[in-house]
Order: sequence, then C-alpha cells, then structure tokens
Amino acid sequence: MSINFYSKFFPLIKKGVASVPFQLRPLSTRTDLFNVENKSEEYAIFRLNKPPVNSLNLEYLNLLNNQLDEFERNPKLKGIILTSDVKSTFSAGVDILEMYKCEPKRLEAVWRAVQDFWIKLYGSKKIYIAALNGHVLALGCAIAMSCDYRIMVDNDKTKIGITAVLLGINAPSWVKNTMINTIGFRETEKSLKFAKIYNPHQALKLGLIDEIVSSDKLLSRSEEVMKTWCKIPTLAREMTKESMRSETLGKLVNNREVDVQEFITSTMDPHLQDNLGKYLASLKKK
Ligand SMILES: CCCC/C=C/CC(=O)SCCNC(=O)CCNC(=O)[C@H](O)C(C)(C)COP(=O)(O)OP(=O)(O)OC[C@H]1O[C@@H](n2cnc3c(N)ncnc32)[C@H](O)[C@@H]1OP(=O)(O)O
Repeated sequence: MSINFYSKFFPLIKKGVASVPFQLRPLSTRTDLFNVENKSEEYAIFRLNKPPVNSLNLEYLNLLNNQLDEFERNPKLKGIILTSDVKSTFSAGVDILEMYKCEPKRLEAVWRAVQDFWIKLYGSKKIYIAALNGHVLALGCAIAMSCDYRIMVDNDKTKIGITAVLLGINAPSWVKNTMINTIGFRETEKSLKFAKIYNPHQALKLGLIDEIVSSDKLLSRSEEVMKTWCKIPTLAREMTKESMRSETLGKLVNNREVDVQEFITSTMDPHLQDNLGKYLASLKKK
C-alpha cells in the first residue's frame, strides 16, 4: 500500500492555526529569490538566492513553503537538490530582525511558517540532497539535517552548526530530535549545549555531513548521487523513509501549539531580546 507521508501529516497542520495572516505575493514576482531548474523529469535543483545570507523571514518562508508544495504536487519528480546561489552561505537561519523587537503576532506567524517548512521537508517522501556551498547555521543547519544526504564544499572557513544557546535560545525539541537522528544523542548534547560550530572535516567525522567535495564538483557530485538514488525502487524507498521519520515528525505535528508558545515566550523574554540586540550589533560591526 502506498502511504503518502506528506499528505498524511499535512491535513493535521491545516486543521490547526496554521494559516498565515500575511498576504503572499504571487510566485512569479519573487522568483529572483530562488531558482528551480528541472534537470530531468526525475529531479530538480532548487537554489536559494536571498543575499547576503539567505536569512529566513516570514515572506521568504512562505515563498519556500509554496515551492515545496509545488514539488509535492509533481508525481514524476523523485528528488530535489537544495543549494544556494549566494556566495559562501547556504543559510544563516531565521532572520534575526524577525525576532528582535518583534510583535507577538508576527513572531507567531514566523514560527508557524518555520514549523510548516520543517514538516514539509522532513516529511517529504521525495529525495532531498543538500548541496552545501557555504555556511550552514542555526535553522539552516536544521534544514540541511532534514535532507536525506549532505554534501559540503571543501573549505575550512565554512561553518556548520547551531549556536542558539549563545543567544539564550533552547533549541526546540524537533531540532534536537533531528540532530539526534543525524549524529546521535551524546554529540547532539555537546553540540547544542556548547554551541559547537564545525568546519567541513569535523562535520564529516561526526556524520553531520556525508561527503566533502571541491566547490567546482558540488553540483555534479550531488547530481551523481541523485541519479543513483532515483534508480532505487520508489515505493520501497518512500516507505522506508516514512518508517524512519514518522515518529520524529509526529512529535511536532501533534505538538505545534506548545512549540509555538514556547518559542514566543522565550523570544519575548527581555534577556533574550537584549542578547539579540547585542548579537545583531556585533554582526553589523564586522
Ligand atoms: C535551529 C533553530 C534553533 C532555534 C531557532 C533559532 C532562530 C535562528 O535561526 S536565529 C539565527 C541564528 N543565525 C546565526 O547566528 C547566524 C548569524 N550570521 C553569521 O554568523 C554570519 O552572518 C555568516 C557566517 C552566516 C556569514 O558571515 P559573513 O561574514 O559572510 O557575513 P556577515 O557580514 O556576518 O553578514 C552579512 C549581513 O547579513 C546579516 N545577517 C547575518 N545573519 C543574519 C541573520 N540570521 N538574520 C538577519 N541578518 C543576518 C548581517 O547582519 C550583515 O548585515 P549588514 O550587511 O547589514 O551588516
């Protein structure tokens, strides 16, 4: 029996308060922010393109969520290579300006869009390969970990990891679970508690990424892996993915309201706001 993993969970989202109270602009006017290249009927390359660091604000998350829906609607499409056209950054995570001096209603919408994005990506039956051309930080790292395979450029200056704790943020349980499923409990605990950032070789050793290649081979190697995986019997691959991921996925799908409230409460805390202000200033000072 074919179980549509994505459609099994997504109606639950729709039942909740997942509607986003901000108007989406039509896709065609915003395609400068990402690019989808269909390489064949079977797979596409999806390039983020929101300089300087592909930070994720509400409008961008909504746009990306629409594109993930578009992929799901195409039954012939087996896989997506997720990468970035922004030089030296895959993604710097949530746009900090969405969290600093924010309105609770807007913050709520942002976090629901973040949840939607993770549920769509982690819960997709399709093959997602992350081709990590540059820095992979915070939510960017959670996104990469939610793909099926990660290939990263061989550049010692490129960073991957989650430093949320330095800002006073306790990473949400679905991020912890995604990391535990990737590198194991002990390494996740160390990584999140001590805000560890890795270069590609350290990340490879941990299993946070799967391969390192020179930047000129990033896409060709990703396509090579994708082509191999597209040959695996689809139904069996999909069912295996579902059986491996449904427990972790269900924990957020059935707990979205608590997760939203925790995020809003912790982000609105004056100490965290203070930290965010200082952090933003330090980023701008560089
Ligand atoms: C897993 C989820 C855990 C819980 C949820 C957390 C929410 C988050 O995701 S908060 C975001 C946390 N992200 C970070 O801490 C990354 C911060 N950015 C960086 O470390 C660096 O920018 C970089 C390594 C990604 C790139 O360094 P580079 O030297 O190339 O560029 P910069 O000069 O630092 O930045 C350029 C430009 O971009 C602004 N910026 C950087 N990151 C963000 C961001 N996340 N949100 C908004 N804006 C960001 C930075 O301030 C610079 O702006 P100006 O050009 O105006 O100076």
